[in-house]
Amino acid sequence: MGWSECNTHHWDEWTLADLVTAKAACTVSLVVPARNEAATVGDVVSRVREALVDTVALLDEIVVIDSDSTDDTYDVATDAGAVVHRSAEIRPDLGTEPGKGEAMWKAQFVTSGDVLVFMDADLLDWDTHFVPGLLGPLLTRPEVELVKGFYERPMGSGADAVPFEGGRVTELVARPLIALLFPELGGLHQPLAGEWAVRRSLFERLSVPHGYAVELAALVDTERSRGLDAIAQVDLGTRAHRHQSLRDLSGMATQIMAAALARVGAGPEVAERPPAVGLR
Ligand SMILES: O=c1ccn([C@@H]2O[C@H](COP(=O)(O)OP(=O)(O)O[C@H]3O[C@H](CO)[C@@H](O)[C@H](O)[C@H]3O)[C@@H](O)[C@H]2O)c(=O)[nH]1
Ligand SMILES: O=C(O)[C@H](O)COP(=O)(O)O
Repeated sequence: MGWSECNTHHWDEWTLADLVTAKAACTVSLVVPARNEAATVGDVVSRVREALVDTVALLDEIVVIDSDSTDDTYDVATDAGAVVHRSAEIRPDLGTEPGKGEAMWKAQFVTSGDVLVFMDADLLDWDTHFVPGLLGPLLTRPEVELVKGFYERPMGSGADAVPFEGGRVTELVARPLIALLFPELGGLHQPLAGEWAVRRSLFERLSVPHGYAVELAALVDTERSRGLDAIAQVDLGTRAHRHQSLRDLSGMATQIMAAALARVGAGPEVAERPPAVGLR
């Protein structure tokens, strides 16, 4: 059997009770990077807290990393029950950079979980099963070190949603780059998914681009250092988020292309955070 058959799961393969038992002494941190997400971060935090901290003890902490927000993200996330840190204030001795990857990298210094689950703060159509779904392979298969979510991605949400039209950077940039430069990763359905989970012992050994290339870089570097079978993917159903403008996505695409080219020894030098393992 190929990688896909062995490493593609569906979120309902495990019950919450199965996962709480499998978790045993392992600790899990949910990390939500958020930049100006006051409209949605409260819903993300409060629903996950009610389902997976208060009702069932699957998560040990919910940590929002406020990534230079200029709105009420910090207060909304705090009121919803998260521990909130401003990215720029974490380890000031290490300086600060703008970007999502920076927020995720800094999270390593303010969380304690053996496993980190990342989830975007701008989710509109989603459910709390995303978290146990991502944990399933990590808690039940010791050889798995990184789990990507995948889903059907509509363009828009609710009644206006157009099925299967979301993921413009995924389809026009990430997937072509993977096909050309990293074909071994071609079985991953959503390589840019912001919903993914990773063992700390792996994440702390990865270089992390400051911005939006964090996901693609993590996949490429994990495959190279641990092998493809350290990666699994889980079908989480459907997910809708706040769409960025095409012009803003151009910046994301540039960052992803630069990190991909750097990994094959081409293109300009890309500034990245070094592995955190030596810095803790
Ligand atoms: O400087 C930033 C920018 C974004 N975010 C947060 O990161 C998450 C995702 O950002 P978003 O701008 O919504 O990205 P998407 O358009 O959703 O991009 C997709 O593709 C990106 C590239 O792989 C991934 O990083 C995203 O998680 C994935 O959802 C959200 O919670 C943001 O608030 C930060 O914390 N800091
Ligand atoms: O993941 C992506 O490709 C980008 O976040 C863009 O997604 P969208 O086209 O659904 O806005």
